Formats: sequence, C-alpha cells, structure tokens
Amino acid sequence: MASTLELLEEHRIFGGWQQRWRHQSAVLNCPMTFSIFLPPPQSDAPPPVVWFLAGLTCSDENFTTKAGAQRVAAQLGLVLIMPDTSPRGDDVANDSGYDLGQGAGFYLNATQQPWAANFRMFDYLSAELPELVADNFKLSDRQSVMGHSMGGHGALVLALRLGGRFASASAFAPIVNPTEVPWGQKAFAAYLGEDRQTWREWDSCLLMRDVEQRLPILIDQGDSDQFLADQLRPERLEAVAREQGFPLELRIQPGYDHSYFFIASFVEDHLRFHAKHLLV
Ligand SMILES: N[C@@H](CCC(=O)N[C@@H](CSC=O)C(=O)NCC(=O)O)C(=O)O
Repeated sequence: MASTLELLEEHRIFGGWQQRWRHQSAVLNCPMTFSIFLPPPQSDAPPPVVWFLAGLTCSDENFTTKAGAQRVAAQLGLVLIMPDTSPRGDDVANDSGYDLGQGAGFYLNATQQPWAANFRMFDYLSAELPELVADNFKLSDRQSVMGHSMGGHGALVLALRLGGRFASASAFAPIVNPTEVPWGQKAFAAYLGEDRQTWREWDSCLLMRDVEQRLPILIDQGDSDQFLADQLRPERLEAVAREQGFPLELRIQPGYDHSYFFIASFVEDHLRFHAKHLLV
C-alpha cells in the first residue's frame, strides 16, 4: 500500500521552504519523520538532491537546525533531504546506551533479534524513502549523499554499495572502518551477530576494495575531534582510496571538534563540491 505523507512543519527560509513530514514506513514497521529543504526554483528542470545522514543521538532535525546549509543550498538550487537515524517508537527495540538502538541505526539491515524486526535503515534509504520522495516531490535523478560520523559511515556505505546512484559523496568526521573501532564493533555485534564475515559489507574501507564505480569523495576531519583516534581514523580510508584509484580528498581542519560548529564551518564547501558533480 502506498504510504501517505503528513506535513508536520513548514517554514519559509532563504526564498525556499523547510518542511518536516511523517509517514508510515513498511520497511521499518513504524512511523518515521524526515525533513526536506526545497530551494526557490531556478528553472523548469527538477532540482538535484543532496541527502544528509546524521550521527549518533540525532534525528532529522540536527542538521536542519544547526548546520546552516539552507542559504547555500538555496543559491545552488539543491534540495536537501534529512532522514531520521533509526526506526522509532515504544514498540521498537532500544538500548540504554547512546550508541545502540533508537538514534543509532548505523544505516544497515539488522539480522539479529530484537533488532531485525525494525532496524533496516539500508533498505529504507536505498528504496522506500527515495521512492516516497520521488512520488511526492518534483526531483531530479541527479543525487549525492553526505553525512556526519555514524552518518558519514552511512553515506559512504550507501554510495559504495549503490554504484551509480550518487554523483558524489562527502562526509564530516566519518566512522570509516567500523569493523575495527568500538562504536562499530558494539553495533555490528548486536545488529549482525558475532560472525564477522557478515560485517564486511557495511565497512567502507572493505567495500572500497570491491566496487567498480570510483565516485568523487570529500572528507573533512577536525584534528581536535574527541573521537578521532579511537573511532574515526579517516586516514585508513584515504590509504585504501589511494591504492584503489578513488578520487578522495581528506582535509584535516586544525582546531575543529566533532560538533555541528565544525559542520557549519565547512558545509558550504560540501554543497559546492556536490553541485559541481550534480550540475554538469
Ligand atoms: N556521548 C555523546 C555522543 C553523541 C554525539 O556526539 N553525537 C554526535 C554524533 S557522534 C557520531 O555519530 C552528534 O551529532 N550529536 C548531536 C548534536 O547535535 O551535536 C552524547 O551522548 O552526547
């Protein structure tokens, strides 16, 4: 059955519109919200899209309200889509830790109970939500993806697994090698079980060795990020990219931490990077 959309909020901003919508997800088995920025029309052509996947503890609202992305997206004529980071609700499994369960879906398809009943964020973001927005908004097929931290991992995994879907990918402080760091190991053991072979298809450092399409990737990383040494390690993806011939640029930004102050400082560069690849 086709999912219907309920408008929760709408605000005029920089000549465009910021909206928040709710729908019933058949894939996740729960109601979901997403936010969308619609720029002022620049031509009769449907506008290209940049997806933003947020990090641990976030919803669709963190990037919407804290990144300050709409001014440049309006100038460039880019639609921004901000999904939630996990299934939600009283009937959905959860955990007391901030890094597992609701708000921590890790953009994968869980195979283990109790998570498997709802936690299928990869299927939701690769099929259900794109189809829903394509049915309800006038959007171009030219699309790119970006994200932060856990959402940077999600953006990289989506782009690498769905070869040809995205024109470019970018990330702020991404978890690039989740099979080898504590956040990823905790989440993957819970969602995927103890057989580490099954973890491989959700790790950008490992996926990058196996895919055909070498899409352009931009990564920004603050060198004062409290999670850099233990959880993020972007130099590992940079090394694989060099070995595999991916056009990946890793920029180390002095003094910046893991927060949305960091994202807000470089989001314009990311949107211009995507526009360059989307508006060709
Ligand atoms: N212990 C912290 C950890 C949560 C945190 O830092 N979340 C980041 C993303 S971390 C990786 O995915 C975040 O974006 N937080 C939301 C924000 O608006 O800053 C805690 O529980 O606070």
